[in-house]
Amino acid sequence: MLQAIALTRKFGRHTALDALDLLVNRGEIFCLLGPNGAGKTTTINCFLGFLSPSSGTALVNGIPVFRQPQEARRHIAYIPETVTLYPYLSGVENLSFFHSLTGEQLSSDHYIALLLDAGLQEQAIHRPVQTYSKGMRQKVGIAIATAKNAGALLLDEPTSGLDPKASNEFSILLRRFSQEGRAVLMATHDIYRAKEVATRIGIMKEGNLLTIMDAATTDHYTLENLYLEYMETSI
Ligand SMILES: Nc1ncnc2c1ncn2[C@@H]1O[C@H](COP(=O)(O)OP(=O)(O)OP(=O)(O)O)[C@@H](O)[C@H]1O
Repeated sequence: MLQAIALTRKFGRHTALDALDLLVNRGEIFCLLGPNGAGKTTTINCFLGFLSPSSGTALVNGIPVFRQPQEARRHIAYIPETVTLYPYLSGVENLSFFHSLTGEQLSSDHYIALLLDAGLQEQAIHRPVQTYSKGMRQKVGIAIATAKNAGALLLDEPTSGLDPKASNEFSILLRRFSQEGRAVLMATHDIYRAKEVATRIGIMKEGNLLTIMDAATTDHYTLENLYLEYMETSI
C-alpha cells in the first residue's frame, strides 16, 4: 500500500533521506523511530507529495506520488502533530468543512457518529474547538481521517503532548484502522507507544533506515537498548 523505492531527498548538499526502501502493507502499523533530523518527517512528506524526491519513488497503492499527487492523495489520510482546525467552528463544523474538501458531504448525524467514535465527548461536539484540549483536537483529526475512508494513514508524532490515557486511546484507534485493512505509517519519538501499537518498527538515523524489527518479537527493554546502541554508533 505504501512503498518507498530508493527514495532519496536532498536539501542542497545535505541528504535528508538516503535511498529508503520500505513497504507497509494493508493491516500493518509501521512505526518510524529516530532522533531529531533522522528523516522521518521527510519520508512522510514525500508520501504526501509535499516534497518531491531527489531520486527514487514513493508509491501509494501503486500510484507514484510525485507524478500523480492528486490521485495518490485520495488514498491517504494524514494526522500531523498538531491538528489545525478553525477555532471558532465546533468540532462537527470543522469535520463537515474538512470532509467537504474531498468532494463528498455526509449527514450531520454521520459526522456526530464519527466524532463519538473517535472518542470525543458528546457535550464537546458543538463547542468551538478553541475550547478543546490537544487530545480533543486530535480526535477531530481522527474523525476527519476516518471520514475520508482512505486506505493509508500517515501520522507525524501524533501522540506528542498527549496524556497517557489520550495516548492509549489513540493506540486503540490505530489498531482499529489496521484491523480495517488500512496501512499505517507513524513517525514517533515514543519507544513505548511504538512497541505497544506497531506491527513493525524501523529505526532511522541521518536519513538511513538502519533496522526493521517485528514488534511482537521484541520487548521494551530490548527495543530501547537497541535504539540507544544505534544512536551511539556512527553510520
Ligand atoms: N525544508 C528543508 N530545508 C532544508 N533542510 C531540511 C528541510 N526539511 C528538513 N530538512 C533537514 O532534513 C533532515 C531531516 O529532517 P526531518 O524533519 O525529516 O527529521 P525528523 O526525523 O522528522 O526530525 P524530528 O524528530 O525533529 O521531527 C534534517 O537535517 C533537517 O534539517
